[in-house]
Parts: sequence; structure tokens; C-alpha cells
Amino acid sequence: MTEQNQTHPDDDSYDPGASSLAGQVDPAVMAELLSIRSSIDNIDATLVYLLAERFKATQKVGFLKATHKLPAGDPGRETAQIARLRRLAAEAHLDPAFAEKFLNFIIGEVIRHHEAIAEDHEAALAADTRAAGPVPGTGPAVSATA
Ligand SMILES: C=C(O[C@@H]1C=C(C(=O)O)C=C[C@H]1O)C(=O)O
Repeated sequence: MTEQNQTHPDDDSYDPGASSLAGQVDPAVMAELLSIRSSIDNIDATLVYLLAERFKATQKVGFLKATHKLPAGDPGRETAQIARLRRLAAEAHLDPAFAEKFLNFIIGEVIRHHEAIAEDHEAALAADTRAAGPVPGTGPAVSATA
């Protein structure tokens, strides 16, 4: 299902037993399915917390890069990360191509955030400069004989 056609009920109304299969499956099979799904729910919650922590860390990198005028992306770092995660994925019996796609998706989002942080930082600097007014000695030259 895509973002556009999905409804987002608030978390309080979460029904771990929600299923389009309800009433159509052997109750024992349904019970086993729900039991496995409770692990999936725990894992999904952990993923959200992990991603939130990762984005907190990358936001700090974004502020550091903006302050020091460093580029948003670092392809050298990304190449090393992807090689490492592909190796870890293979060891964990996870498809390395999926691991690479997933990391690239996250990094793409991080870079977008970094570009936005840099733009905000530059805009704030420009506003400060305007508020401070003209710097003495930088205005139009005035002839001493005029
Ligand atoms: C977070 C950084 O910025 C970008 C995002 C990365 C990431 O999400 O891991 C890695 C490299 C950069 O392209 C960084 O430079 O460390």
C-alpha cells in the first residue's frame, strides 16, 4: 500500500489482531500467525526507535557540516559503509543488495536534511549580516575634494 491511500489511525487505536484474514482462517493457524506478528510488532517498534536515534546523530553531523561549510554528502564514507553493511548482511543471511538499497535510501534522506540545515544556516547568517548594517569603510567611495 502506498503513502497516499493509507489511513493512519492514531497509535492508541492499534489493534494487533487486525487482519483481512479474520474469520477466514483456521483459528489455530490464526493464533500462530498473531503470535509471530507480535514479534514483528516489537521489531518494527525497535526499528522506529533505532532510526530516530540515527537521525538524531546525523542531525548533529548536519549542524557541524553547516557551521564549517562542509558538503552534505561524503561519497568516500558511504562507499566504506555500504561495503561493510553488505558484508554484515551476508553474514546475517540478509540479502546484501537489500541492505545496500536500504542504507542508500536512508543516506539520501540524511543528505536532504543536511542540505536543508545548510540552507537555514546560510539564511540565518545573511539575516544577521543585514541586521548588523553596513560595515564602516565598505560603502561607496567618497571623494575628499567634493
Ligand atoms: C552523516 C553523514 O552525512 C552523510 C550521510 C551518511 C549517513 O547517513 O550515514 C554518511 C555520509 C554522508 O553522505 C556523515 O558525513 O557522517
